[in-house]
Amino acid sequence: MNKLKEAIAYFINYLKPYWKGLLVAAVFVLAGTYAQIKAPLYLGDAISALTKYVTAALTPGGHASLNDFYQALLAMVLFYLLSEIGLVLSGLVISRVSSDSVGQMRLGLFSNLQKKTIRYFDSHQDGKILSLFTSDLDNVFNAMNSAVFQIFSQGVLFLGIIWMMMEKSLTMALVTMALSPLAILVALLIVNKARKQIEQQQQATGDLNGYINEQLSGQAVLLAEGQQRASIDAFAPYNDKVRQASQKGQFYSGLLSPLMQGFSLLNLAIVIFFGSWLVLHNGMDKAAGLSLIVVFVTYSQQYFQPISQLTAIYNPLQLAITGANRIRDVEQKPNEVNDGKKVAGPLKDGVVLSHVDFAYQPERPILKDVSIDVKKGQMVALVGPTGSGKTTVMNLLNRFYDLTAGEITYDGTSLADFDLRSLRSRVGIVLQESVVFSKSIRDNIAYGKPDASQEEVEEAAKQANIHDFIMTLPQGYETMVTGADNLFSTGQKQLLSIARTILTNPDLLILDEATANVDTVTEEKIQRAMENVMKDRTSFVIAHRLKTILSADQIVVLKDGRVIEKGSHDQLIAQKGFYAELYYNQMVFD
Ligand SMILES: Nc1ncnc2c1ncn2[C@@H]1O[C@H](COP(=O)(O)OP(=O)(O)OP(=O)(O)O)[C@@H](O)[C@H]1O
Repeated sequence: MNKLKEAIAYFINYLKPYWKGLLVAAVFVLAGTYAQIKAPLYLGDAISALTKYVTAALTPGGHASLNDFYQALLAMVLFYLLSEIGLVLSGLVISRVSSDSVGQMRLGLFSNLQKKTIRYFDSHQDGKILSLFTSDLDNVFNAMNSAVFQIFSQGVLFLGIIWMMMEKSLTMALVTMALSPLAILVALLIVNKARKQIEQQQQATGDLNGYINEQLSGQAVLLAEGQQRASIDAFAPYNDKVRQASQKGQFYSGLLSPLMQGFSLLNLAIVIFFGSWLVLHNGMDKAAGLSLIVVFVTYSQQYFQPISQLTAIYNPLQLAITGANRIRDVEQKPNEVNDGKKVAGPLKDGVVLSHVDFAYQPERPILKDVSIDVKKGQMVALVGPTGSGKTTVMNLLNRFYDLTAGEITYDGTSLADFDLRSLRSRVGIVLQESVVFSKSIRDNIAYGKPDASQEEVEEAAKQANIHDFIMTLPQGYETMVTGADNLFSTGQKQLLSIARTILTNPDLLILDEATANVDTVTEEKIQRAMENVMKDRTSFVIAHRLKTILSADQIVVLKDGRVIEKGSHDQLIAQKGFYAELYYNQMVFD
């Protein structure tokens, strides 16, 4: 119930700005429905007029005229026309309101995601986040566009028909409605069955997507190991589950309409039977009796339409509520806290980590009592076995996460006291897995400084040793980088990323050396690019190369989240400890 309330609150929030459109739609719906339930009365009048005409025509000396008949028939056609116009117009307004408000929801969701902490992205897979924008928002749109409209129009129609029938004849109204409790019960049972199948289908589709995703991302290994046949064989059960669930779902959903049709026909017979009985036994005037039967025949058919429509929208509505709750859940997850007010200026003294403890999950401490003191202009090389916490130290320097204990200071001020934007503008990061965006090479380099001049961009590219490569491309800096073509190798992506960092001129540099897939020529280029970017800067480098480590002012050796050794290369070799062992075994440099 809480989920329903939250979903409603979410919808209301986004529909509020469109209240005028909704009001117009409501007026059209009311007018259209009024015309729709009024029209059968004119049909009744027409039948009555026709009966009177026939009786008069058969009576010798009777005065017969078809005027009343024509008038009633014309009124009926006009009212049906009005009802169609009202419903079409309201449908148009509603679809405009829903696409506009879903557009706002999409924007709101994207803006919300931009405010989330890194922790949020750690614990939510990309595919799941993406499905918020695709299937969840689609479900919300479908519900707003059709379900909300249906609830309103069919609800009004349902109540309107009941009201009209009661006005016309209470007994006949009760006869017409007699079957409805049974029809509603059957419809709800079927809808419930279909819902369970839809849920199973969604679950099975999620598993299938997960399998496809894994197989495609591991395509190279799959081909290398000759596992195509096995991969196709393992696909079959996932596919089967989706097929079975969707077949059953379709079976139940498909039952609803013919069953309601059946109820409606049965009702028709009941109405005609009781109508005739009532007319014959009450000694009703022939014309009035015939008119009554025709009116109720029409109402009895109209009456089942909202029942089947309203039950059929139950499932899309459920999907939309689930979708809205998932989207709302993003809003409720914590945003990055930016309560620091200080503006970070150019680095004067240095950066100090003192007694830092940190855990991604409370029960699993990662960094324990880490202390590192870096003076302005120094280079620290972080070395250590895989999983020892090197990247984690880098993450904390940029305040991607808050510490569990201890403090990191920038010129003596705790990182938590700085305004995040101002702090991050002083810090430059080059990741091992460099990111390129679907933009031109120029815009990729100028990502952190969009107003940079072409000369500045080229100068940064030159320092990063990537300018010559860019110039070999026919469109040079204007070449578009798209995810699909592998324009850059891993090493070249890192050079591009170094150029991007050079351009922002950071005070503190965080660098994760690329190790994978780098040929010796590119490695040499990266080495020189790193030297250029580190010159006169304070830097933390996760170092894998001998050259970087040897030229470091300080080497910090991490093991299991603790600093176990600290000092210059010579000092650490002299200590004959872990580093010396690593060094002699050449493990650091592979
Ligand atoms: N986002 C995260 N959420 C939870 N645990 C994490 C996260 N990132 C890293 N860890 C865990 O923290 C530990 C240290 O990881 P970290 O990436 O800092 O090591 P590393 O020394 O950089 O390793 P490598 O040399 O392999 O890159 C690992 O056990 C890892 O599983």
